[in-house]
Amino acid sequence: MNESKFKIVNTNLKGRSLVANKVIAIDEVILEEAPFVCSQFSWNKAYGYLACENCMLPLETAEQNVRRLAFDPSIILPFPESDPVIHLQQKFVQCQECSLKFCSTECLEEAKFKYHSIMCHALKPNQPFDSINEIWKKMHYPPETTSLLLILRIFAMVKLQPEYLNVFGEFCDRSKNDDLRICHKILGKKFSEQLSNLHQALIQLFQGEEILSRFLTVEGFTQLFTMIGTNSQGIGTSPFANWVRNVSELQSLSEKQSKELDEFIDTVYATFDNTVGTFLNNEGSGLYVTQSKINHSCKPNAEIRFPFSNSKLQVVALREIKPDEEICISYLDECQLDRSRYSRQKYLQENYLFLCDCEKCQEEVSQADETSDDDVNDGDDNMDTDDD
Ligand SMILES: C[S@@+](CC[C@H](N)C(=O)[O-])C[C@H]1O[C@@H](n2cnc3c(N)ncnc32)[C@H](O)[C@@H]1O
Repeated sequence: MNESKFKIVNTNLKGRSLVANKVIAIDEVILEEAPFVCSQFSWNKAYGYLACENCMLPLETAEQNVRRLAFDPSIILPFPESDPVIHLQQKFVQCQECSLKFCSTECLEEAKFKYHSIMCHALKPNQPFDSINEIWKKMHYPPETTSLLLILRIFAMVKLQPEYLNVFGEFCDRSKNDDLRICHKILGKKFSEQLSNLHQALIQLFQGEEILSRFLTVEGFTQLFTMIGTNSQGIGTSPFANWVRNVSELQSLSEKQSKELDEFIDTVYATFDNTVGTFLNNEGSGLYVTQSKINHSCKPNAEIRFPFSNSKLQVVALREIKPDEEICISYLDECQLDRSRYSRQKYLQENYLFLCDCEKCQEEVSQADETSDDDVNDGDDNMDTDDD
């Protein structure tokens, strides 16, 4: 399916781009892809968001999830049969060595083959990977944007199968100055000291690993960081959201039952607002070989979805796409997309190192260069990062 609907072309302005080969209908799946590598965020994991170590499928039932996030062990979820986790639970397994949890024997075997056979022992409390993860957690608080676990996983993959190094050539790279700018953004003001601590810890851990030496120089390490920052895709899975989607499609409910169900769901989300706020999902990030070649537009014609409730993504058309039209997604979330041209461009420039000149930015070219009110009200939290 992936090949025929689009081609990958190279342009001077944007580098590689995905371009439609034929008419793509609204809601049509353009591309389906599993990540080359993915990982849950460190704090997300530490706070008890339970996901398969390999594919991020939720490992809590929707009821367990709601009870945990609402801090209320008495909540009972109606229609438990609409919770996919209940039907998958019997397949969940633990690694015999380290006790980490996986959604199936197949996922555990895939993880062992790709990286887990190396990371297994070293991830135990107070063991080397775990200690580095603790350094990382002190540097990078929620909301998390990237993951050291992803880097550790990449190192383990390359050590196990050096040919994986070739795959990294698939992701777009930047110049040295750009690397430092992005690292600054990810780590905040004291980035140089923090980066150097992390870097030293990694050198100690991987000393003598010739195959990894290119990542262990300061330049190589910042470059890897930047490659991940500009190419990775956020992943979110939620057992409660899956349950909500399934019960919303139940045909057999009376009007009264539907109304009660809607009220129940609204109450749960209102409770979450007071307990965990927006931290509802199992969150992480991944690198996808083909999806990472899709450029940004502030008026995108496609979006990313996670319909399988794991790290396998779909790129879906938001409107009809004509042959030879570029397929674009938005690198900004919905809130950010509503902000001024100036704010959007500033964020994209700082995080993805390009000046956006999409259709929407062109339409708004006469707008004054002003930061959106929302940015100012938020203390510019999400869009401006001089002071992270
Ligand atoms: C995830 S990559 C997208 C694919 C990339 N063009 C490539 O060659 O691999 C993100 C990078 O693509 C470029 N890019 C994405 N959207 C763009 C746009 N609308 N205008 C110019 N460059 C863009 C930027 O260099 C950005 O850092």
